[in-house]
Amino acid sequence: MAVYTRLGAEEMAVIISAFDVGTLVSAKGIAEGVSNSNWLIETQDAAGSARRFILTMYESRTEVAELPFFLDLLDHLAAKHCPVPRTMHDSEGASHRLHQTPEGTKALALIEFLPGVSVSEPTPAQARAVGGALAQIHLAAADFPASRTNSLALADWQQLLRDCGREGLESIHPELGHIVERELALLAARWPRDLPSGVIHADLFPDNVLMLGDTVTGLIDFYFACTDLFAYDVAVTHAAWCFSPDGTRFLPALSDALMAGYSAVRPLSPAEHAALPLLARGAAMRFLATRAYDWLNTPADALVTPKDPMAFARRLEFYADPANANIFGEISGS
Ligand SMILES: Nc1ncnc2c1ncn2[C@@H]1O[C@H](COP(=O)(O)OP(=O)(O)OP(=O)(O)O)[C@@H](O)[C@H]1O
Ligand SMILES: N[C@@H](CCO)C(=O)O
Repeated sequence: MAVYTRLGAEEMAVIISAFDVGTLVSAKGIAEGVSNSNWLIETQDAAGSARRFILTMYESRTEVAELPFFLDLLDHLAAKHCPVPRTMHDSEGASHRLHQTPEGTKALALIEFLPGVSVSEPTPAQARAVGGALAQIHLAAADFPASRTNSLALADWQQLLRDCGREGLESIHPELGHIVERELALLAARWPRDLPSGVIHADLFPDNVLMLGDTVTGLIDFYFACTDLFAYDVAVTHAAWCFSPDGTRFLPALSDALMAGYSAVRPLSPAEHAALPLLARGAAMRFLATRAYDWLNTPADALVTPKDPMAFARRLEFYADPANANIFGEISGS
């Protein structure tokens, strides 16, 4: 369920008329997604051609002041032929608009619709393509002028997990308090600071990638994008793609393919490569932290079901096991 705000047909037509995209033909609420309200919009332009867009209304989790970073980034990457949707600007040139709703003023944006589906059982060829697309955005954003601090970095995981409390973590799993304490101490002591950095996606899970066959047609949901280590983004994507969803099975063929796809476009330096095992522990901790917090703080009658934190605790234990130190393969850059 992801339509939190009701918009009537007349109201929707007025919203769409602010953009130079033709007249509204249909607006269908999209079930996927948890943070914002999304609709698939169809219009007809002056020449009679059908056009499709995604209308996003930003709910409480997205800061309006940060929208220019996210939306300008989409335009920058799209202009460099990355598979990301462009933002449709309104007739005054703005990338987002404010709209009055019964719950207060909310921001909205109209984004290009891209074809494709999110795969649930990726193949190595698909993982390879995703690795390549990730490297492509890392390179293409090099001259993007804006930057954004990562709002979910190590200090934020520490705070979220402190808020969960040891008892809270142990109510999820008896071992979790111990695992978190051990790993947070290690990550704080060893987190690298001097690796290449730039704009990263930071949440490139399969549900944020649209594909047709083995081709990436869309990277979406850039609302965690920020300025951080490129290799950390590789580690996030690795944690998201290279395990069974519950984290019980590592999928080596996907791992090899993802790494090969990335390295073919942007070879990792030896220092980045050497840091991957630790960065992967950090990536697993990032999603463990947000999931554990949501698990303990989502009301039972909420519209969304919290995601399982243990799926990332299992990945964390996998990455922390010295027997798995070589899963990132040979150094392929210099
Ligand atoms: N540009 C696009 N082209 C086609 N479909 C899209 C596009 N953007 C979003 N979608 C569809 O809308 C769904 C929800 O989008 P998205 O994942 O951005 O939602 P969200 O609620 O903002 O994010 P999240 O669930 O990660 O918090 C996606 O799963 C996808 O099906
Ligand atoms: N992709 C995240 C949710 C958004 O940060 C997760 O699976 O926990």
